[in-house]
Amino acid sequence: MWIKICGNTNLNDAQLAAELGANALGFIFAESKRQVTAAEVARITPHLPQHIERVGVFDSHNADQIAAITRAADLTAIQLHGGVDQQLIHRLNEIFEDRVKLIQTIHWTIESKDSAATVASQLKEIHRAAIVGRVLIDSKVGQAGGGTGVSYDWKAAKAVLTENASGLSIIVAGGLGPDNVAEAIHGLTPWGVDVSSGVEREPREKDSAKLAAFIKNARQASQQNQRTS
Ligand SMILES: O=C(O)c1ccccc1NCC(=O)[C@H](O)[C@H](O)COP(=O)(O)O
Repeated sequence: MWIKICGNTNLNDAQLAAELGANALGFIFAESKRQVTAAEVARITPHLPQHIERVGVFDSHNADQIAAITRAADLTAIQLHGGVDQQLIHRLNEIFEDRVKLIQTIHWTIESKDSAATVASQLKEIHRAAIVGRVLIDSKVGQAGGGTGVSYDWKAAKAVLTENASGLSIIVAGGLGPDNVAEAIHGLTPWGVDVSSGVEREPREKDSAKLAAFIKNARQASQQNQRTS
């Protein structure tokens, strides 16, 4: 189980998440109360273990801006959070080849009745174009496309994933926390999980007890899935 702790803004939280066994740390360059600058992240990344993925989250930057931030902050992965844009993905693949991993976010809009169909059609598009291997499904609430603390309908999502996610590494995000991450892993059998607000004391500050419980519960649930598969 790949576990990403997102919305990191300081070295202490990032190091703690790494020590507790996270696989990836997210840094948000999109508009957010957790937004960071490349200079801030560049002061954090040299102190992290080499094996941990350092993911930049972007929603409106162009390829050159993303590339400049990725280099300056020494990121190892880019999460595209602003909709599926094949041209942008091609350009980033040209720039980085295989040196930086790409994650495409698809949004499940909470207020929309069409979310299941929209997510299914975007998964099909990504699968057909074979442009990215990792897809993160996050909640959208009103204009907020991340850090919402709101979960989508996992039962409906399971049906969509069973039909459309073959060959893709699916990451579940949106409203996860220590108390429901096991349910999400049992229900959706994702490749990875991702959390931002659910392990915070307040925006920009992680809660060490919630972080530890989230990672422990996710690992346990994943092991239970493996034993029963
Ligand atoms: O977390 C944010 O503040 C955020 C804001 C704008 C775009 C993306 C953002 N986060 C991206 C992520 O990958 C989060 O982990 C994801 O949105 C989950 O958030 P939460 O529901 O708070 O766990």
